[in-house]
Amino acid sequence: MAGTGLRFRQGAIFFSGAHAAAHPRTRTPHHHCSPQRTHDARGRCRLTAKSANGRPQISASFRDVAIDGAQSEDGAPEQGGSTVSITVVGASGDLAKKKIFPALFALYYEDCLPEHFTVFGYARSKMSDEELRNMISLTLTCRIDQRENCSDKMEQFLKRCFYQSGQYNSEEGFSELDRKLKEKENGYDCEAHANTYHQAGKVPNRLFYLSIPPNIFVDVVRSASRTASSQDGWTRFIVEKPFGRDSESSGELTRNLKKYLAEEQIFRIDHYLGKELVENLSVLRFSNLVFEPLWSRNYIRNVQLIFSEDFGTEGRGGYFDNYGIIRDIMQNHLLQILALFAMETPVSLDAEDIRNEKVKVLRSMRQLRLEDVVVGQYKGHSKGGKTYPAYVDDPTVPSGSITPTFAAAALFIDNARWDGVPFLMKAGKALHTRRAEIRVQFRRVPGNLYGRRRRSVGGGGTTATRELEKATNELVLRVQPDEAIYLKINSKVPGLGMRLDSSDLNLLYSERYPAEIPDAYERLLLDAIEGERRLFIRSDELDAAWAIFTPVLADLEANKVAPELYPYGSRGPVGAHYLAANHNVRWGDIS
Ligand SMILES: NC(=O)C1=CN([C@@H]2O[C@H](COP(=O)(O)OP(=O)(O)OC[C@H]3O[C@@H](n4cnc5c(N)ncnc54)[C@H](OP(=O)(O)O)[C@@H]3O)[C@@H](O)[C@H]2O)C=CC1
Ligand SMILES: O=C1O[C@H](COP(=O)(O)O)[C@@H](O)[C@H](O)[C@H]1O
Repeated sequence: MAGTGLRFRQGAIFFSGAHAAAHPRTRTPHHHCSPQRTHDARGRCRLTAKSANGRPQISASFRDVAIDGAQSEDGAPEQGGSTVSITVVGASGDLAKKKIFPALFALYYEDCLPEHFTVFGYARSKMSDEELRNMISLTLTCRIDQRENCSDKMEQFLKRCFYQSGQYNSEEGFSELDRKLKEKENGYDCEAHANTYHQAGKVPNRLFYLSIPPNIFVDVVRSASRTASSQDGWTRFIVEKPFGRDSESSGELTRNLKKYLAEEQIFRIDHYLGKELVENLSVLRFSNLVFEPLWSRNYIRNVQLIFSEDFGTEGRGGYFDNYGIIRDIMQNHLLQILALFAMETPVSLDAEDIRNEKVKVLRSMRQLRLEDVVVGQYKGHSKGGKTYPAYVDDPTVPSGSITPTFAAAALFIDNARWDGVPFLMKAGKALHTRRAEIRVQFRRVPGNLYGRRRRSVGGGGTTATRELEKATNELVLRVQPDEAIYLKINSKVPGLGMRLDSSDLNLLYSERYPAEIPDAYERLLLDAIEGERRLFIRSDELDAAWAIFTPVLADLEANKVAPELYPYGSRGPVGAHYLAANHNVRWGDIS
């Protein structure tokens, strides 16, 4: 296949833990050309080896699983009658190439897609099927630990990819897509067996991924739902952010989408919810007795949600300038993490139970005030003979733009658990590092036994203990890069003296789980295919999220608040430190 380059990436395949094993799922029946695919207790796919009697055995790759002892289902290949077509609308775009097609291939490679699946690209650009395949092939990668048959798998996958060009508001375009989808749904060339399956009678299911600018979401939904919906199966739409610019526009978007779709058909994606560490947040809280009793204002002094990127808007300035960092990162990614962090224990792990708890937290939050926000924008900078551009140097950004590329904010949850605890957020582009993390700073130890001035054997002890007086325990969940959960504790330095040291109890994923961590888009695409809504945003959650940020966004714009400039590659504006200090907090990523 032209352009099919083999590339490998670091990492591992799906694994399942107690949380996953316990999670009840509604599943779409799957078929597969190969009879060697089963599902774990959560419905996740995995490869199995066949035993002598032809029944699948648990695969070696699954050995880490199931601390609760959950075993696989019987494993006989599932029978059922459905096909799934996944149409990526905006297939020529950045996100489609960078994330969506590679995630679909990874799912295919892992045997996670239903047997009878087809992938379509739809966009205005003129392209043949072959050209789409060539384009996609440039960004497909294989897992580093599973390179066998990778190029074969790529070829098989690409043969299942097709393209339809059309306008986004054109019913003709989507009717033509519908015609081609039916063709594939009614007769399927199963590459694995070089065989033709006739699928008449199979239920056709359709998933549309709207990977397009938000101003055309409704056009696409109108045209596609009218002319390319499945007649007998389900039709679902994954909608990319941004979901509006404020409460009003978000409400309008939801109302318009709901003219054509039921809420159950709308999958509002926030890819941070698909990240491994964010998934693990609830497991950490609700399946470890040691944490949950501490999870309140009684023990937690503040919580910090930090996002930074070491690159600027580079090519996305046109989109970004209309939104800014608060809408791009805080109102969705960081707020979603906050909601999962702070919610009460859900009744069950069902999507509605979890989302109900998230909504309650969001609705308990205070509206953000202007005095609790600091905004910044990166400026040009030269270092080591290299010049880094200012945000306003981006040709797609209007000159004189005051759109923030950095923001810090102090948020509060007015409920019994979190009363008075500052939740600090910080997000910025063109900073010194790429990182996303949650930092939980605990209260100081009462009584201060080791902080008292005392004679120490071996010397030096007094100074060290005074330093530690300031330190508190800190729990850090590093979402990316180098996923890790670590707890900063005070411990005694070995020796005859009594010197204390702050050190880490560290769960570094790359050491504990050497296999590659799936990309967030893989998890979310699979969930959408399976009808699992837990990691997608419900409309009342969205309303509650916008209610927190809309007033301050309006104030920033009405008052034309000038952002504090910070050099590209720096740690951001100093204003962020003053904001934290106002709330008696020190940023954990700085100290
Ligand atoms: N890129 C990213 O990293 C991320 C993107 N997103 C969101 O995903 C969606 C897609 O993002 P991305 O791929 O970057 O977007 P692009 O700007 O690359 O647009 C996707 C496709 O939409 C079509 N298009 C672009 N502009 C217009 C326009 N003004 N009118 C009509 N069609 C247009 C183009 O296809 P053609 O001309 O062929 O029709 C283009 O290839 C957006 O909603 C974005 O906010 C979310 C998270 C991250
Ligand atoms: O949604 C977005 O996320 C990306 C960052 O995603 P990550 O998974 O690479 O951390 C950000 O660059 C982009 O501006 C924003 O729209």
